[in-house]
Amino acid sequence: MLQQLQQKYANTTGISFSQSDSGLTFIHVANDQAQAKVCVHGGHVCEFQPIGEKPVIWMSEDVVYKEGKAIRGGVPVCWPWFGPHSTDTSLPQHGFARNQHWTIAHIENRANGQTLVELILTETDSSLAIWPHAFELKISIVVGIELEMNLTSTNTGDSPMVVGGALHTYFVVGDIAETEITGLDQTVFDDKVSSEDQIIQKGGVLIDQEVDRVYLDTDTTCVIHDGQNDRNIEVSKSGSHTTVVWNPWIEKSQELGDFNDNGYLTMVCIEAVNAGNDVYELQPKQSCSLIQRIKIGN
Ligand SMILES: O=P(O)(O)OC[C@H]1O[C@H](O)[C@H](O)[C@@H](O)[C@@H]1O
Repeated sequence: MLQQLQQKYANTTGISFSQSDSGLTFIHVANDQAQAKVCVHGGHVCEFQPIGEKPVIWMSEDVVYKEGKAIRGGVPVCWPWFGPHSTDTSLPQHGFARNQHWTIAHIENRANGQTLVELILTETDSSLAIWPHAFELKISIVVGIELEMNLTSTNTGDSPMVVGGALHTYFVVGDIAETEITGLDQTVFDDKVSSEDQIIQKGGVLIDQEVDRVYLDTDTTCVIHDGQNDRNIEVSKSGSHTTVVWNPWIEKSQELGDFNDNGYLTMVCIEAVNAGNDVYELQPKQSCSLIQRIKIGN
């Protein structure tokens, strides 16, 4: 498998491949603007680092790369639903796409110096058993000064299907105590920690306890002000009117087996989400796109 990929892309500059001990395949991208690492399992961006910058994407020190298991860190693709399934909680949290093998559809160096990596997932016997729809899910990952991830869902079946999900990005920060997230002032959110709904955000988001908030009716750009690293990370999106901010804090970090105990001190998730009423009903042959863009700001 690895050898075949290496041969196929031998002439594509800056592309190489590796495998985890458990056999998952990684695509490594290195161009003049940035470097990135993508895991084929889950269609999952694991690393993104513009040249001259520190890493932007957080990955758990206790990550487990294993077939059928979601990767803790990076950018999990939650699909076709976000969080628990709305009617059947025995179904996997955040859908099934992050637990499946995807295929490499296309890798290309663009004239402007960016690299495009496209991965595809289609229905399988196991997906049909829990979600009875034929589909094509494509993630187009553009690696440049900015990282763009475009998740396109297409209904390839003959009945309507409802699509939700998320680009559930884990960001690195120097010290959570010196971090503020702006862009959500005056936005209404549901608080999944206290179970209180319809709270209005006042000012920036500071994290000094477990935070799991679903911000509603918002498509604004969020900025992570990382005081320790003296940098801002800009997170913009389209195709989503729901933004989730998550940090598991002390106890939950300890509970999650693949999350290093002190990991909560150096990460925050800003997630471009389709959930609740903010989902798509796709008719046969229809598509929708969820896009998140990430760059180091001023
Ligand atoms: O542990 P996972 O299934 O990857 O979910 C991690 C987190 O994802 C989102 O941020 C949800 O809002 C949280 O409630 C959940 O804990």
